[in-house]
Amino acid sequence: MTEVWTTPCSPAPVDAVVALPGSKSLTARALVVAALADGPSRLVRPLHARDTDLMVAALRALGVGITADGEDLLVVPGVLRGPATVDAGLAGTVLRFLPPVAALATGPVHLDGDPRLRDRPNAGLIEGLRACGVQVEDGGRGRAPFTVHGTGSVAGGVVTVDASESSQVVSGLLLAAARFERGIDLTVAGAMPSLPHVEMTVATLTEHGVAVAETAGGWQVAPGPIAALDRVVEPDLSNAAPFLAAALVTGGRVTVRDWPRRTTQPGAHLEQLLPRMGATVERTADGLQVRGTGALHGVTADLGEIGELTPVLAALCALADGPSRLTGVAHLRGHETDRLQALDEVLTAVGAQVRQLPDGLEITPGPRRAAQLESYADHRMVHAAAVLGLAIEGVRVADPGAVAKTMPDFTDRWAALLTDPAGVTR
Ligand SMILES: O=C(O)C1=C[C@@H](OP(=O)(O)O)[C@@H](O)[C@H](O)C1
Ligand SMILES: C=C(OP(=O)(O)O)C(=O)O
Repeated sequence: MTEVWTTPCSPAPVDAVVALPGSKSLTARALVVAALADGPSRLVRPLHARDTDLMVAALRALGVGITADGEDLLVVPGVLRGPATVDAGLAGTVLRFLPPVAALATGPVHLDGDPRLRDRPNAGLIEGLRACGVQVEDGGRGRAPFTVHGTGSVAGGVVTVDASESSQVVSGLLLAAARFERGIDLTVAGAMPSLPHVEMTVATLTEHGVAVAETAGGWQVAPGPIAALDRVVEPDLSNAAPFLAAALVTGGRVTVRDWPRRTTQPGAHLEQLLPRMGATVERTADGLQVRGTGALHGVTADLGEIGELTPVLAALCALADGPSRLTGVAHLRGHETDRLQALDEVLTAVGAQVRQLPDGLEITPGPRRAAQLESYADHRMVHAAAVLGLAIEGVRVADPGAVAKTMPDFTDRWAALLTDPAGVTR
């Protein structure tokens, strides 16, 4: 039977300090680079959720030693080997970061995942791997399932990729490139979304001693060893979005603990975006504090660099005092679900008027009404529904378990936000 979550409605302002689990994107990168390094690495406070569990399982299947030490993960590189089968679930990070690692293995590696994974675009990565000299069998689909025929080495060199559908194509190739014979001299064709995520990749590699340089058209990675590194993973600032949004919706106050002073995470943009919607934002000794002022304004914003924040921001727009226009996010049609279509359906169901643009949404708030919404197997659609439910009594979500992708205990944390401010801990 389908589980249905009735999201809690908050008549009172929330007031909470929230500690959030580690970043999905940073954990995925740390695992991959540690797996290719010259010795063992420790990850402190990594994310433990479906996407990162799948990455751990995939790397183990290739011969990497990964063990838990309490909450930490210890990564011990080994000889990468096939044959192996990888379940990427619905994780874009596994879909795009694992194949370049598989290309370094000695044998075929077959990758598949959830039914929706087979719809997620991946021609850019597959063509990029082929340009690096790797044989990939994909039946001409440019998507999963496919088999990477690893031979133990990858030529690399001068490569042009189409990253218009996902920045992860670029990140995936860069992450493994120091282990390619010639490294990589990567030119990005077409407009690439999510630039901060590539900057995160470059920063991760640099921290591991890899020589990465930005060029006129992309990035170069020199061939060479990858230094092992122990690191503390930052909290996930994209998953902070619904919690911070709760302050705006209820006119309350939410602090996210351990907010990094400097970061490549796209969630950092919330510090500038939320004030445009009516919040006040302040860095306190605890972290980043967002206060609702009672006002919630619509916004016109290009979200091309921070696409994964769109569902929660769109939910805020539906509760605002005026219309919004969110653009730059055509690539969201290839995310966990077609997020522009899903947001259109969800926001319309609760009373907003929505117009889909080729690359975004126009949202005009309307008389609010209760509705049962779908999760679309998308963690961020559940977050968006939770934000709507704070202001609209009777919002329900079918299959809220989609949150397992990056925050398995999201619904408990959300309940604690309203009832037990001190209890919302890591
Ligand atoms: O590299 C990463 O960790 C990510 C890059 C972005 O992908 P796209 O460029 O496909 O949007 C982002 O949306 C995704 O959630 C995580
Ligand atoms: C797009 C997302 O995930 P993925 O890494 O699967 O692409 C996301 O988390 O918003």
